[in-house]
Amino acid sequence: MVVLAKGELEQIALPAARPPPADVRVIDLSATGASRSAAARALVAACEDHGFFRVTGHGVPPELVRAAEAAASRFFAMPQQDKEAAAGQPLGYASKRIGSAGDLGWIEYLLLCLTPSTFPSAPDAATSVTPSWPLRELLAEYSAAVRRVACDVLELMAEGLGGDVPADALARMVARDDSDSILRVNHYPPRPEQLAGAAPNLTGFGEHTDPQIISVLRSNGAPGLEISLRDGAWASVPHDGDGDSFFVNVGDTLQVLTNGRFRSVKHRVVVNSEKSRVSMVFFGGPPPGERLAPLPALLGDGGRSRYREFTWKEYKGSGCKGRLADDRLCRFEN
Ligand SMILES: O=C(O)CCC(=O)C(=O)O
Ligand SMILES: [Fe+2]
Repeated sequence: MVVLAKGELEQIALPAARPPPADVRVIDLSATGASRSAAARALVAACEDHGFFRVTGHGVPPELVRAAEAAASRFFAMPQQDKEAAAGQPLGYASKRIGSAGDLGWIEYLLLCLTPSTFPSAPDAATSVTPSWPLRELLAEYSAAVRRVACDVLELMAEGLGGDVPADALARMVARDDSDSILRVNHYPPRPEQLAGAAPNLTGFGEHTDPQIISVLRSNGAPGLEISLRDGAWASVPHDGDGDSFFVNVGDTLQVLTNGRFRSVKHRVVVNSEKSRVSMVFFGGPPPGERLAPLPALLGDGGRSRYREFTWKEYKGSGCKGRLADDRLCRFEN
């Protein structure tokens, strides 16, 4: 449940315009031979162009996805006090507040850290507060499957980038045991009927880019996700035809690793539906101590790096106090 205090509705109300649909490229991860090379090229083009695409042929069993989604929906349907029992900062349940700098949205969500050191193997070893164990186990299984998708995408990307980029240059950062990976499960309740006149569109999740390398998103098909195109116009993400694909975002770190060639896509969620939206987003980040800088093979003839080297820990720390819409990367530009 999302309860707004006095004055908060004004902060999340948006103008009524509905943007046109985005032209989202579809990449088949199961392609082989010449089709795989074509998929790798299309993948690179999608990352340069929108920083956003859809993947099919990913091999994640639809039953696992549906079970995770159903369990997440059951969690959000629980009484508020039971959900609050899983509250925790920065991980756990929260509603309406995103980050610590005052961003509000018509949203409640669960954040789970997937790194083994903070994701213990038995409930009594739980260091945090996050939800009851069967849900956590199911989401961990789901995340493991989606992490493999993230790595497959990053391998295909390295292929598409060409000869001098080592095959594992990108995927290895997300595949490592100590990679800083997070699962975020978002629930956007339907817009209340009584707000239809005063606030037909509400900010669900305000505009932002994802800081990690790659985000792999699955939703229950309720509308609301929008991406910002190169010219700054918003476009809505159409439903994924078969209902079984994942959407993928380029994150800030991948923009850095490719020296700005790939685009960390600005996106947001707008709520104006009678249907509630549930999305599960896997964020594949590097290990905390990983030194991040453009891959040498991508520096081009001039050899000039657009970014100074930094660690993931440093980047994460620098962003966590800011507003959602802040440009976090500009502080690391050369
Ligand atoms: O719910 C969505 O579709 C997108 C959420 C999102 O952008 C995020 O969790 O970072
Ligand atoms: Fe996001």
